[in-house]
Amino acid sequence: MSLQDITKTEPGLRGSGPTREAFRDAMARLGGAVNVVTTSGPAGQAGFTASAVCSVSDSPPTLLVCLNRSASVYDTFKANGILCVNTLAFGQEGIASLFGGKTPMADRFASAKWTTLTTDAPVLDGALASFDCQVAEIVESGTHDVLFCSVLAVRSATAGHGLIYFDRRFHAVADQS
Ligand SMILES: NC(=O)c1ccc[n+]([C@@H]2O[C@H](COP(=O)([O-])OP(=O)(O)OC[C@H]3O[C@@H](n4cnc5c(N)ncnc54)[C@H](O)[C@@H]3O)[C@@H](O)[C@H]2O)c1
Ligand SMILES: Cc1cc2c(cc1C)N(C[C@H](O)[C@H](O)[C@H](O)COP(=O)(O)O)c1[nH]c(=O)[nH]c(=O)c1N2
Repeated sequence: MSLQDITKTEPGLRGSGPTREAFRDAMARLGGAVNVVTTSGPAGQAGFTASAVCSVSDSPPTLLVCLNRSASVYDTFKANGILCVNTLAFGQEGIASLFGGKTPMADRFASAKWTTLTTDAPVLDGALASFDCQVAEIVESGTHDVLFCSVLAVRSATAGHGLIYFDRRFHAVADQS
């Protein structure tokens, strides 16, 4: 197969950019870790699956999470102001699918075991890493809010295979150690 067979180009009209579909098709080529982001507090308990999570700074420890303002969980996250990013391990794809939308919140949380660290946000048993955070700043961009989060506590697993979302499917990343 030549490179021409496996590539497609959609430059878009000047000023308008590619279509939403072309953008998503291209974004589907960016593999990323799969996280279940949770919150708990006066506004209630909620969680959603997120691939749009990124390290921002290690001093002070800061990460960002992009949350669609049309998500059912949006108001709960905004009101509670705290969250935990739980990075999933291979084998936790079922949890990713449950938290990926349309499932009642009680059923999402009933699918796994949870603890807490510093905040009340649920920390997932068996996650590769958990980042317990306070939301420090929110920046609106397009359909999403970018939540800049101060990391108050972390928990890391010492072993376990990684889980990547690539080409609209889950894949294992083997831990060779
Ligand atoms: N950043 C996001 O909000 C985001 C990321 C991944 C998946 N999803 C949602 O999960 C479902 C399945 O996604 P999929 O990857 O199998 O197929 P898809 O064709 O909907 O998305 C392909 C890729 O485009 C990006 N994307 C999708 N929806 C987006 C959005 N609303 N805003 C910004 N980027 C977006 C993501 O990188 C995604 O992996 C869809 O409903 C999708 O909207 C949302
Ligand atoms: C693999 C994968 C990755 C993501 C998502 C889905 C899936 C399957 N979703 C969508 C998000 O999980 C979903 O909209 C929420 O669960 C809210 O759904 P409800 O509005 O409660 O049905 C999502 N949403 C979001 O706002 N930011 C993100 O980074 C992601 N990433």
